[in-house]
Amino acid sequence: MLSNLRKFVVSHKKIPILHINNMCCSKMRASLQRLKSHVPLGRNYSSLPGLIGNDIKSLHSVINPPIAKIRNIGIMAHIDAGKTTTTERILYYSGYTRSLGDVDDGDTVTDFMAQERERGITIQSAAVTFDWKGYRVNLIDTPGHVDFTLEVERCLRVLDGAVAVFDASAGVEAQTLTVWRQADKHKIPRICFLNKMDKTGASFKYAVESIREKLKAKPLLLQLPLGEGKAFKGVVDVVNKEKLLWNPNSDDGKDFVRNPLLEMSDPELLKETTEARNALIEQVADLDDEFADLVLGEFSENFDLLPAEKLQTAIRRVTLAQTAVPVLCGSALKNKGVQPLLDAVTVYLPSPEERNYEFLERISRLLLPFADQHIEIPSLTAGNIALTVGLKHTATGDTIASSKSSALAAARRAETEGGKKHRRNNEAERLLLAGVEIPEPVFFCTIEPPSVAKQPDLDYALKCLQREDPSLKVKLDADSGQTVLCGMGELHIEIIHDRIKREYGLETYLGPLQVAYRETILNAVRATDTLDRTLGDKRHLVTVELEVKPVETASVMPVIEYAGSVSEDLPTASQEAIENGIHSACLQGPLLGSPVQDVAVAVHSLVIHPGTSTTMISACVSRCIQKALKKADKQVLEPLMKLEVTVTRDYLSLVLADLAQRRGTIQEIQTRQENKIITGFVPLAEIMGYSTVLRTLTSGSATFALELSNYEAMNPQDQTVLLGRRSGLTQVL
Ligand SMILES: Nc1nc2c(ncn2[C@@H]2O[C@H](COP(=O)(O)OP(=O)(O)OP(=O)(O)O)[C@@H](O)[C@H]2O)c(=O)[nH]1
Repeated sequence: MLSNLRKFVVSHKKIPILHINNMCCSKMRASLQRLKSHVPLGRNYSSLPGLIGNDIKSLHSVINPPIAKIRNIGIMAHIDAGKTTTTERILYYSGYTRSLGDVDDGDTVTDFMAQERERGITIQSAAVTFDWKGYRVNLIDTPGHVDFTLEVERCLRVLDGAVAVFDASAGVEAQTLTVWRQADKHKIPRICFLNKMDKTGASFKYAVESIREKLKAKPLLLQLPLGEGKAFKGVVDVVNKEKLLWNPNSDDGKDFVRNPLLEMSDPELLKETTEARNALIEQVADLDDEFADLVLGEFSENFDLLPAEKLQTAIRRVTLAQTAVPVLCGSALKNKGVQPLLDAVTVYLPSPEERNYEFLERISRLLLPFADQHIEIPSLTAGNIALTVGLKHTATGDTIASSKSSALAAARRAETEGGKKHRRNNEAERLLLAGVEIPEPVFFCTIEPPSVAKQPDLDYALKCLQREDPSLKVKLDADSGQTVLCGMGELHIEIIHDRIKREYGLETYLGPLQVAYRETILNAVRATDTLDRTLGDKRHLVTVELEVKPVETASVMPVIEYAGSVSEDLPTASQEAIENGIHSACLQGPLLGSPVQDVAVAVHSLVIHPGTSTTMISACVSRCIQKALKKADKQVLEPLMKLEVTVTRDYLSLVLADLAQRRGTIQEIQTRQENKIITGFVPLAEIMGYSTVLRTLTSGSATFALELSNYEAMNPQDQTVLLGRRSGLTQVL
């Protein structure tokens, strides 16, 4: 039943309400094994926030903070920008941990999966809860690698705010754009944190400019850096005109001083900060009428008299309205700038009641997450994030409602409101949690259990993994009977393989990784077919005439048209049967057995003998389409990847030469500090194993990001080579 409730949420204002979502089950599987132990092993943790022993009274206050004091936030960024390091500092300064974890040492709290610690990257989102200056912060660290985009999206859709972390020497990078767009889609207010200010080449100005230009966002500079690169020693708080300096002898960054900027001691810096503050005030006044009235009325003569709190309140309003983003800076690794970032989270990001989601749910067992540790809790108020266990039929992307009737009521309400088109966006859609957009997998490979007897165990493991991660698709190859894994990238499939071994104890074998191609046709073709079969004493007879033609939709869903004579009096069941036949025929094209895209099907005539089953109608239509597709001029479409390579000048020509050999086309080469940024397009088939190649070519100094751009027609020579190779491979399979 629950899986049917995908789109429904229920709102109820009076009853204490609980916000539960499947997102919270991230890492659930792995964590369940550790559920018994609440005492973290290995790391030195403080007690859980506000918790004195296991006293249930203190627990109650821990789990029921006033809703206005709750912040549900995510940390998002391009790979390696420093999300996990920043999270570690946050946990340390909030008192959640007693020692600083290090990504490079593999002992961070949120990267607790074995693969994450080994590779130093985040794969799954992890939730942690801590307190900061009277606020309860539920924080989720999300992955930066493009293979795990879905993981980011499933978190974003239930978060109230986010911190976007940037590498200050690189500014906006490829994956930053993707996560930024996702946050736009889910209307998440954001704060930007320009991390790595200590790194050689770090540039506050450059990073801010890239936010303005590439993200088309309006940055509000709430801080200025004191020094850059090796000289970075602190920040200036523009709103309060204060200087924050970290004690160079403190090895954990806890020790810092906040002093007002004075004419006597810092004339230049004071002048610069006053100019920045005035610019900030003007910028906010431009975006917020209420603030503009205040500034123009009382403070137009002297902005210095404007109290910091008034400016903060207005900054908060524009942040929540998403008309601008506050920008802060620091160095998580060097322990500078993280405490003010936490202050900004509490001051500028919204509480759950300032967002439009309202939920009601009652569940038998609730757990509060602390990365891979949990404590069981009796209840939860609105706006919190919790885990629940034992849901057998839910998958990532579902919204859980309290009962079928309440979900149906919400659905009815949504439908009614949906009918009134002009109100649709602001009323009905507000009730629904946006669904997770599941990207199309671009790679596939076969997977085999160690023995036939273990196939059910493998099926079970894959079923569980798929519920957690819908971007993983599992198919059965009808010809070979083998199980086929389809995923987002090489790393994605590798991690799934590894998890099956570690979490389900199954040593499986992967076939060679293959690219998911598509097919299309180049000309319109007509075909007719008749199916005449007698089963028992019943005759099934269908004759169909149809035309398959190319259209530009960039979709594997065929456009379906009916001639007037066909659509007249066509029973719904027959229409469904025709459409099932069309869809199933388009799943396997005649060239490679890949999905067919960019086609329209026009049904010109259809004669159905009375008593013919719908299955026979589908079979006849499907066969007729396959006949037409075979007759048409055909074309293989291959996934074309958008590629961004960051490389030092010395290796630029080597990388370009290598890309030319990979059928790559270069779009532009930009200069960013000491680096060159190459952007272009490369067919996915040519870029397998590129991380190893690039590492070898550039002695490990270059980085790259890949993202599916579109499916493109292969040129005739490449297509012939591929078809030749595939026919050989098909026999092997
Ligand atoms: N110089 C410098 N290096 C940093 C800073 N913060 C993080 N790093 C380093 O950058 C690398 C990546 O840091 P992470 O914290 O794992 O980055 P991430 O964004 O969580 O990475 P993914 O989760 O894999 O996307 C590590 O080697 C860190 O030590 C910083 O402020 N300055």
